[in-house]
Amino acid sequence: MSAEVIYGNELAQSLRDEMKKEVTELRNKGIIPGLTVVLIGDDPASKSYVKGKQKASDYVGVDSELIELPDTTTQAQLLSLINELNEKESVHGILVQLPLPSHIEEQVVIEAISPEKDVDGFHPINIGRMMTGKDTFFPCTPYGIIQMMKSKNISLEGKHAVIIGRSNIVGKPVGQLLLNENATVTYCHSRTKEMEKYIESADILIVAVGKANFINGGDHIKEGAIVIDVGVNRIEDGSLTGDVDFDSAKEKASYITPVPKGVGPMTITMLMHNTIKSAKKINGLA
Ligand SMILES: Nc1nc(=O)c2c([nH]1)NC[C@@H]1CN(c3ccc(C(=O)N[C@@H](CCC(=O)O)C(=O)O)cc3)C=[N+]21
Repeated sequence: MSAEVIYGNELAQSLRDEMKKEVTELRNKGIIPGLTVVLIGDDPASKSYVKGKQKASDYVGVDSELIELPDTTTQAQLLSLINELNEKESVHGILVQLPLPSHIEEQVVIEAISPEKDVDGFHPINIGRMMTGKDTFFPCTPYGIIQMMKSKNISLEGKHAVIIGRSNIVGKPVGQLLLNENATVTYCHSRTKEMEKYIESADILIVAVGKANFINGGDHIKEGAIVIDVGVNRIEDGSLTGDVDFDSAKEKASYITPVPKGVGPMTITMLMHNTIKSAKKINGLA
């Protein structure tokens, strides 16, 4: 088999076109969706992601403000900035780019953001809402992954979804969303024994490990599986590569996502979705 490639950039483009229309209508009603991105330090990867967010905001018509702070910023300074943004009426979404410098506690910062402006979907209130099957801000990468499969009319019900990686921002929440879609979910991680046994039984394989070529040779991928590559690994030559060796996995899978042009552009698109949703909600429209 040779898999059909799910291009996240193409789906992202068509969704952004729809959002652009919606934002035009909102603006005609005097509602201007506003996103503030806070970037601490000058990590080049973070800068590049943030640029992608600015570009998407400009395209769909979200007012986006970038606040860049030095890596000497204290936790107290960041918390006081978040408080201001929580109160600021023109701001519907607040995103603090992760990772943060080691002297700042990520979880404290995440919990300081108003759940009603938490467009990343990282606040425990929103995670709890997601876990109990409520509509809320879903974390952007997991939500984008679900949208990619839905765009191909892939049924998730009863499928065995195997997730490799258990981060709070990807692995754990994507499992939760898949469970909400009636998939059977298995989490694998660095302490899992005989991981290949789980991989072999996966109808949907989601790889969010952060290691280039973590899945190599396509050996244990089930024939016809759906392979979602969440890796964003910058390799020596400066190019971006996923966690999955694409060419070999493509021979086994029925659908596969590439890196770049896969999950990444969808992550940013779901951030736009959440920001627009927040603007509507705050203005009593949703
Ligand atoms: N609070 C917070 N929220 C995040 O959503 C968040 C974060 N922190 N920290 C870092 C990760 C990573 N992330 C990506 C977003 C887009 C691409 C993306 O668009 N990638 C393009 C290529 C970009 C390039 O070439 O540099 C692609 O895959 O085609 C990648 C990675 C969001 N993150």
